Amino acid sequence: MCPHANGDAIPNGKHEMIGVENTISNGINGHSANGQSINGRTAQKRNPYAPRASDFLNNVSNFKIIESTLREGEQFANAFFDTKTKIAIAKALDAFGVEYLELTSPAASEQSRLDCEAICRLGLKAKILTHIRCHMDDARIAVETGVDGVDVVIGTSSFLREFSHGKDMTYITKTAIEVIQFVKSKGIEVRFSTEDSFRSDLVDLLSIYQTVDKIGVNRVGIADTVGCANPRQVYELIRTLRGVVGCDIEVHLHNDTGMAIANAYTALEAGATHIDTSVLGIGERVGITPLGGLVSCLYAANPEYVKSKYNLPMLREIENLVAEAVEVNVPFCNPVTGYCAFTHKAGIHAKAILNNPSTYEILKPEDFGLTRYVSIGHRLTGWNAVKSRVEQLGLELTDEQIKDATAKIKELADVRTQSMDDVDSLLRVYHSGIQSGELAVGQKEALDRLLAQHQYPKFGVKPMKPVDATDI
Ligand SMILES: CC(=O)SCCNC(=O)CCNC(=O)[C@H](O)C(C)(C)COP(=O)(O)OP(=O)(O)OC[C@H]1O[C@@H](n2cnc3c(N)ncnc32)[C@H](O)[C@@H]1OP(=O)(O)O
Ligand SMILES: O=C(O)CCC(=O)C(=O)O
Ligand SMILES: [Zn+2]
Repeated sequence: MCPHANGDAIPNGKHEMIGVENTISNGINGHSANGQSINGRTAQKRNPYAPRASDFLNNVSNFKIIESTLREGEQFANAFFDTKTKIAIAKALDAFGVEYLELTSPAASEQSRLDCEAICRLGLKAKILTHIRCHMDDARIAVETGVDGVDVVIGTSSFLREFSHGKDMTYITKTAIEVIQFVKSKGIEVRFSTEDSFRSDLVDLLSIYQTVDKIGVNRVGIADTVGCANPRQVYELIRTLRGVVGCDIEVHLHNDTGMAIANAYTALEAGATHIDTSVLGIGERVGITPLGGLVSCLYAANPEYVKSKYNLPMLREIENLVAEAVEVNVPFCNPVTGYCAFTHKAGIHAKAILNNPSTYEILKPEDFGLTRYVSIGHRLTGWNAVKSRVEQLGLELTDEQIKDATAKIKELADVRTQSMDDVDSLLRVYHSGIQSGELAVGQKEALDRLLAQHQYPKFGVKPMKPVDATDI
């Protein structure tokens, strides 16, 4: 759903409330869904997707990103980042504009500690965090690295209490207090998070968050460690937590069932303030909320806000940097940077896109430093798309002639996809045939003869990339 579908402006995270209660008009308030009067009450036009009273919690246009490629991302099966690569990634993410960088625990290895110190010395605009177990040994090492803050985590689900660290809630709470007070005493930020929050007891969760909030933790974190949560569950938990603590709320969402972006969006709607991401979503198993996907989703909600915070044209370069470092390809269906993210193919789409790109695009490629393409050389093409290519080539053909040439493109494309060079060559042959009088509309044999003379088609390779496309 696009909150701006009705053109409403949403000022910095806080929706203007319309009327007293913007319920979906299903008759509850005496109005039918289309706003007609029922029960003798005055008719009122209602948009069922309009902001509601509860939207005062909404932080969709007021959030910070904690970029964890250099922590969660290092937990991706293929990841090995040497110091140079870590620094390149840190600098690129900083230039993109993320507010925080989260780094691997300095307790993990000697090189991890040295790398953490090196990144702290870069003097980046982004705040540098490191991520540790809820243990004084780790905390003592972390505070010596020069970080701006420490993210502390411990599992609270029965699975992790029994099979990971073996500690009960009393011990966890006592240690959390000790670690938080210690980090705070060093004058840096501290966040406390429960691992596997969605399989933890709600009373345990709220009680420990309330305790750490009272002692002045900067943020609490909710983690969907196993990727089991759905948006409704995320909304309910974050909204409940919002009513219990005064500090900021971070969410860390794994993508095992493909919910990570939707869950992050919903978390912001419920009042979360910080979202964890990694480039391309890399992390344990299938990873977490991807930076690019999250930014696309939030851009769709409020383009101006997202453009003002982040250097969107850098996204492709950052994804390529990380993809190369961990030896994966950027997925073809990746938001924004997937190779066909801005390629339009079917004739109906192509016509509308050529008239107004907003017809089939919610993201503007130019805002991400990219270009849109209209693919022409296939059997789903239409004469409007072909006409735009004819005009780009500077050929003069009537609409009737273009429709005739389009029929030939479709006939050939029924056998195999035509490259842009194929299409251009056909259009040029068609045009010169018309000019010389050797061809008229509907003369299929004459056209075939002319094409054969020009050895058409010249290119036989089916394109894997949108090379059969036209830049518009
Ligand atoms: C869900 C997440 O992604 S959390 C972040 C995961 N990150 C990492 O694991 C960082 C990389 N990890 C490492 O380098 C190592 O695991 C270290 C240095 C942290 C610990 O190594 P080791 O001491 O050899 O222990 P090992 O990894 O085998 O087991 C984890 C230990 O931490 C304890 N532990 C696990 N989670 C926590 C926690 N959140 N808080 C405190 N202790 C914890 C376990 O009980 C276990 O303790 P044990 O030594 O008494 O058995
Ligand atoms: O520290 C956190 O909030 C999250 C830790 C983590 O990576 C997870 O639980 O998946
Ligand atoms: Zn994680």
